[in-house]
Amino acid sequence: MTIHIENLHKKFGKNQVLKGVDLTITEGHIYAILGPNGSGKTTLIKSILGMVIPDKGQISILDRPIKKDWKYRKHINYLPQIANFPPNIKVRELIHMITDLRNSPSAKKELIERFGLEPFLNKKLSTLSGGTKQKVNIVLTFMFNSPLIILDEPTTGLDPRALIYLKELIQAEKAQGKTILITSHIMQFVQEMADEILYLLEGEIYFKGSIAKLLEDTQQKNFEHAIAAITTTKSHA
Ligand SMILES: Nc1ncnc2c1ncn2[C@@H]1O[C@H](COP(=O)(O)OP(=O)(O)OP(=O)(O)O)[C@@H](O)[C@H]1O
Repeated sequence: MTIHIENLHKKFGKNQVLKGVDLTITEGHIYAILGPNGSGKTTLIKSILGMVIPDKGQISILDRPIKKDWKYRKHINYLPQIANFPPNIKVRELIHMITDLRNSPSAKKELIERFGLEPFLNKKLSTLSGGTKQKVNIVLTFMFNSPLIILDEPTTGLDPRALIYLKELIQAEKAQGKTILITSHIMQFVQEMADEILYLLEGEIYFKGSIAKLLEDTQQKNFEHAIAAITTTKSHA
């Protein structure tokens, strides 16, 4: 699913967060949206989702502007950074509820097994550990088949085994030609997963390109150092 973003602006009060983001996202690739805390990564993602309304600029998905047309949203699977689950319902009830709402086939059984969630199905969400809540969040995101997958800090709280499963899931989706956007502060994860780095700085895309290009541009020996050094090299968007 191709996304075109043109001259996107967004401010909250006096805080001008996005100052003219131009971006094309093509299908079959994994993009990592990086940038310092508060640089606008979540704001950009939420603009694509229609959860934040931009002040200026345009977003088109499959060549259609998303303004006033919310139907495109059923083609997106979104993993929020902080899942606000209703505390008093059980894991099983939540999964059923979401399956009913989406009314499309789901791979919930395999995912529940994969992430070892069977023992938690009858527990209330408020009683789960942070990592277990994140596993539920992941099941809810990946159980439907959508061409665009947006993951905001997907690794938060996961143990090593769950992290491996998550990486396998993401690669399997990519192999099916899906478009995947990820934000993460875990550079090793980004390095393993991303085809393309999008680095947001001061409201604009400051760098767009492969990890190899980033290493070349910054003349650093590894990815983590390259990201840390990115702001001292000139813009390459
Ligand atoms: N609904 C809102 N109302 C007011 N300010 C907001 C709102 N949402 C975001 N902001 C502000 O916009 C800026 C960018 O926030 P955003 O969450 O997009 O950053 P981020 O790059 O995702 O940060 P992080 O790496 O910390 O997750 C921050 O200064 C934040 O306080």
